[in-house]
Amino acid sequence: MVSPAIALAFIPFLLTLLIRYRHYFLLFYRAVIVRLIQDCLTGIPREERAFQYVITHAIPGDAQHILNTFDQWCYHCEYLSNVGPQKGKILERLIYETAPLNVLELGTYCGYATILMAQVLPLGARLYTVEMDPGNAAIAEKVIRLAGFDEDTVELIVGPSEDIIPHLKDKHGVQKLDFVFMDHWKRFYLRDLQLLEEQDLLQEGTRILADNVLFPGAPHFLQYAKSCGRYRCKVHRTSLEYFRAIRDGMAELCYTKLQ
Ligand SMILES: C[S@@+](CC[C@H](N)C(=O)[O-])C[C@H]1O[C@@H](n2cnc3c(N)ncnc32)[C@H](O)[C@@H]1O
Ligand SMILES: [Mg+2]
Repeated sequence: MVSPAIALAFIPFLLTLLIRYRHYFLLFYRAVIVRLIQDCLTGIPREERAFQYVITHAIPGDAQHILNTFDQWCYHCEYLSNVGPQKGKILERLIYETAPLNVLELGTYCGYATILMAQVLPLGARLYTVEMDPGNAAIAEKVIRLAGFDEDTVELIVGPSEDIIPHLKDKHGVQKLDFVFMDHWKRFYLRDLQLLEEQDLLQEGTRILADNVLFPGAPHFLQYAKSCGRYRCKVHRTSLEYFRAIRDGMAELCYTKLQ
């Protein structure tokens, strides 16, 4: 039995913890607790709830309006791990500046970043987006088509990246990639970057933008990118999607054979 004196001594310690990490507790509450409660109450998965909101509030064919509607839901209802509006601007600007013709996204989720990229792609470009969760992929497919992008512009590939990347050339006709957006589980970033290298899918100047390299973080990926000599690497410091108080970053890599 813990004595009341010891229990009392812990209160300031717990309070300090709560105050210092309040943003992370809030994230946990919004992303996990609220989700569990709403899942039980509605019997509908969170991503489907978000889609139902989008389909009833967004203007079909207007990608920017669909993105704004997702953002509204994420700020006012529940949390989704979309790239979000702030980091979305970095992604959008890079796509705009590099005008890539062959783009790969790893981790489609609900299709938020997919339509964000698709709306600034140059004419004739093709975006391949890979999602391993069939439920998320079904929602993304509806979101992508709702935004007005056809299968010639955006191809959604369902399956784990480790199975898909080795067959991008033979099954999907991809020769080289100009731009890769990595936003799947962080522990796969390094493995999949090396898979892209092995499969000879990268070329001089290919840009790779990797999300969440500071939170939750991808330290091995960052270390490799900075030290292997094949990439020029910079980290855009920003904040976590829909949580300004939590620091995060996006790593921008530029592949070069010359270094
Ligand atoms: C953070 S979400 C992606 C968000 C999305 N890029 C956006 O900004 O709208 C991560 C997604 O990656 C998917 N995923 C995780 N590991 C994967 C893998 N190895 N292959 C394909 N998809 C994966 C998850 O199922 C999840 O839907
Ligand atoms: Mg992300």
